[in-house]
Amino acid sequence: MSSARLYYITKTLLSYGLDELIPRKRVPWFAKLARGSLFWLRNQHKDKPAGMRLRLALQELGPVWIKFGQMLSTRRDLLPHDVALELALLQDQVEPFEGELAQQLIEKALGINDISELFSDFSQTPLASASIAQVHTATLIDEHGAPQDVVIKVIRPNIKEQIDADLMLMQKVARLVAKLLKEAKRLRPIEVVNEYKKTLLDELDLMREGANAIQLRRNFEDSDSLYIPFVYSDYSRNNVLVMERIYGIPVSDTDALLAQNTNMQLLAERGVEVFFTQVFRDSFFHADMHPGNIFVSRENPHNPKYIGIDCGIVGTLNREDKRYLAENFIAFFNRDYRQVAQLHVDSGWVPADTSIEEFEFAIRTVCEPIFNKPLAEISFGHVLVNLFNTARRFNMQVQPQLVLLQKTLLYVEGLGRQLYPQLDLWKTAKPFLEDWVKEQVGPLAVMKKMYANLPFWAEKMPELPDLIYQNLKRQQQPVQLPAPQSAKPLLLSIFAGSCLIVSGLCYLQHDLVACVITAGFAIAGFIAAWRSA
Ligand SMILES: Nc1ncnc2c1ncn2[C@@H]1O[C@H](COP(=O)(O)OP(=O)(O)OP(=O)(O)O)[C@@H](O)[C@H]1O
Repeated sequence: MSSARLYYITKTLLSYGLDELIPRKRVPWFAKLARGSLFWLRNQHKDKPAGMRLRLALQELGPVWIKFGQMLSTRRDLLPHDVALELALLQDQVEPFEGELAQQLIEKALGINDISELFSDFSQTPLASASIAQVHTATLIDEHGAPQDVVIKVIRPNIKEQIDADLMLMQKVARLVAKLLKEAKRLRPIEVVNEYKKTLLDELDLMREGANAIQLRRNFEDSDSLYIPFVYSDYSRNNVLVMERIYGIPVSDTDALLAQNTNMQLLAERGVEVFFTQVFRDSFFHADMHPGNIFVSRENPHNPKYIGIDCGIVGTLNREDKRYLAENFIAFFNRDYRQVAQLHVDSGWVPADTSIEEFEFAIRTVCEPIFNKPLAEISFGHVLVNLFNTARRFNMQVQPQLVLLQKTLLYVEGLGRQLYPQLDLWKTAKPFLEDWVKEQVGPLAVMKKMYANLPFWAEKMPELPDLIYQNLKRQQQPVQLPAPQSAKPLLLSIFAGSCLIVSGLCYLQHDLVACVITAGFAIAGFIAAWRSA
């Protein structure tokens, strides 16, 4: 990092008095000495509250810090409410870079001499310009010779070096804060900055964004609720992404939506539906759902469809995470806090020696005020924020993917209520949660697991006759023969295993009756084998 940049960042942080946020008695002598030696850099904004000073400093430091502040503003679990509100005001207003330079970057990335070799009507004036990338419009002649309206997203030149340098300093600041601040254990500055670093570096790779968009598009191929623009992968590189241009209405433009008689209730409910489908069906969710990335199709306002862009940040969940969410939500909305506490202990999410009574009491204390409202007005996102905060106090490591989900949920709820203030989130979401839990524990779940194991059994099947033959043969040889009764469990297990395979095959053939009967034989066989072992 250049020393000039280091000096500039230090100067900005000090002139907004951010060092004063660390209690003086916790600052070691060498840090006090270093601060004293920079005596000409004084807090020039003493009259302003801490949150505002933080926002102004980040604004001045540029895109990497602004984006960091924007991310922090969604972490209501970490920041006081007033600071979070201040940070939400951060705008990344950055100057667009030269259109001609964008054109050169595209030509170089795609290995062409002139942009007109692939695109006609390339517009050097950007359609949009953000901190990391800039978007231009063009027309692409596709492989069938048809003209297609596209947008080309180009990463800003030299941004990587600037980001690397700023991130390095940010990590240093985080380490310092972790050492000096009493609240460091709760705020986890090092983890927060590392998470941010990962998100930011992911955003720099447009191939990754393209791949995410392709996956999401596939997941919602036949959906009435969500459309993801087509990505032209042949023309996409790490710093250039070419995709279908869409002409939807920005979701924040409520007037335009109302003007075309959009069914606002359905639109709001579909937002929740799309989110829960992504989470529970696909385990793959768009995690940058700010209003600038969501549009509504102009077609069929009575059957409104979202259009999602900017798939740079996605979240994925494993089965365990989904179980955590579904079971906790259901227990919460039944106001069964003991069950919530018990779930955390039984699943090993909190240490086994956690006192259920104490944990239950802590959850009740933070959640009862939330449930004091009608069910329709309750925020899932806030329930999660409170649950995570309580669980952390009881030594649970909340996984980053769950935090990402909680943030996205807050956005989705905010969006839904902005579109249709009476939106009943719980009514819309409950079927998703209950169906998922049922699927995990019911007979269907057993069938599914058997189905998943079928390839293994199919592979082992040809070996079965050999195994039976060898085993029987061994029994005929008195010297090697184990105790006579020991063959019974094996034979019974072979029988039960075969029934299980046949049952699986019946399931595949949709012959449920035969499937259940053979599954019954399999279970009986296993029980008999176990009892005679
Ligand atoms: N497929 C598209 N069709 C039409 N306009 C688009 C398309 N993709 C992007 N845009 C326009 O470009 C803007 C910026 O795009 P995008 O959000 O992908 O960039 P970004 O650099 O990630 O921005 P941000 O940091 O604000 O999320 C969008 O808000 C939208 O107005």
